[in-house]
Amino acid sequence: MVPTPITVRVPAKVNLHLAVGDARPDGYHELVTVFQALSLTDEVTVVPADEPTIEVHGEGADSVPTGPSNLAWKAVRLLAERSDRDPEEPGVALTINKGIPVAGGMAGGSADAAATLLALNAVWRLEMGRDELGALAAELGSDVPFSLQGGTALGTGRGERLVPVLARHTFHWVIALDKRGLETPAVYGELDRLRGESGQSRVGEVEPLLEALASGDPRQLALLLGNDLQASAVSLRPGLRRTLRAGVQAGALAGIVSGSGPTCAFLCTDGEAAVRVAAELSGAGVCRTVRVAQGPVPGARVVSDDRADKPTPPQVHA
Ligand SMILES: C[C@@](CO)(OP(=O)(O)O)[C@H](O)COP(=O)(O)OP(=O)(O)OC[C@H]1O[C@@H](n2ccc(N)nc2=O)[C@H](O)[C@@H]1O
Ligand SMILES: Nc1ncnc2c1ncn2[C@@H]1O[C@H](COP(=O)(O)OP(=O)(O)O)[C@@H](O)[C@H]1O
Repeated sequence: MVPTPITVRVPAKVNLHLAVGDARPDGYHELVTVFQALSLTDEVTVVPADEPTIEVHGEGADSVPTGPSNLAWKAVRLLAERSDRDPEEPGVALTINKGIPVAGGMAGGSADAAATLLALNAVWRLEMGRDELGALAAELGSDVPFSLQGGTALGTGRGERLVPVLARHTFHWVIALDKRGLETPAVYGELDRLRGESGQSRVGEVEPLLEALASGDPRQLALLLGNDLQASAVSLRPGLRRTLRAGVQAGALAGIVSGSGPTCAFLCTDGEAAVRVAAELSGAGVCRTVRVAQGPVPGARVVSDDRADKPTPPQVHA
């Protein structure tokens, strides 16, 4: 019998609010963050195979490791161990199709790890619930549980403790991709350095942003977007200041660095405004590529049966 492949689609995220506390003894920072899942997606296909392999295609595939350091492969090993299989001979092959920018602050690696857990749960018929998979996800990385859950959520701890948040209506975003990525630990390290030097200002309380999400008014939300890592991402990549300015000049309500960057996310009034902003921003020559996206969207989900109706995200090339 030909083995049946399982394909999982999984979204990127943007942090609408990212308050970073001080570094903890374990090296992580205590966070209060609001994640939103966006319609930029990766797809991970898992198929039973004698030879364990991993293939990566699509957006930035060249800079994604295809060995044991791939976060999706770490997910295979972890789930193999926990289900009494040999992590060296897990008997599966992975194919990752990247639509999420690599090292862009949009949790692409985390997304692939979350997708792999969900796909393997089906391939190996483990019947683990979302809570059990969520606990494994947290072992793989701080952002992995959110990639599994999707929607809009308040994250605390390292970002792995999640509570869903009410977000009325769909928000429309323009995403500006940079030429090269930024490494998350370097951006946290730069924040510690800047705070030691000059005591960087911190984003305020999260409650007003939660109210804006519940109201569904993008103008209200735009005033409240905030990211403590933005200053350090801009310090490491000064050109981002120009990108952020250009998005607002192009008509976005507000722009923000996505997580640890360097991707910038611009909130727009509606879908038509987003297409206009994307076109103008792509002509401004401040970034590599521009995408239009919406949020919130669901977290990782099996799509083996509905590939035919996969939406093609609008793309504008700079
Ligand atoms: C900044 C954020 C915002 O959502 O995402 P990205 O923008 O990178 O996608 C996250 O905090 C990234 O989460 P994730 O990429 O899963 O990080 P992990 O693998 O758990 O940790 C990588 C490294 O980031 C730093 N780290 C991460 C999370 C945290 N709360 N404090 C930290 O200091 C640590 O240096 C850690 O060694
Ligand atoms: N499946 C994967 N997809 C993307 N990057 C991966 C993956 N596995 C490991 N990586 C590595 O993880 C690093 C962070 O990438 P990514 O998760 O896309 O960005 P970020 O942490 O900024 O959200 C990159 O340096 C990349 O080489």
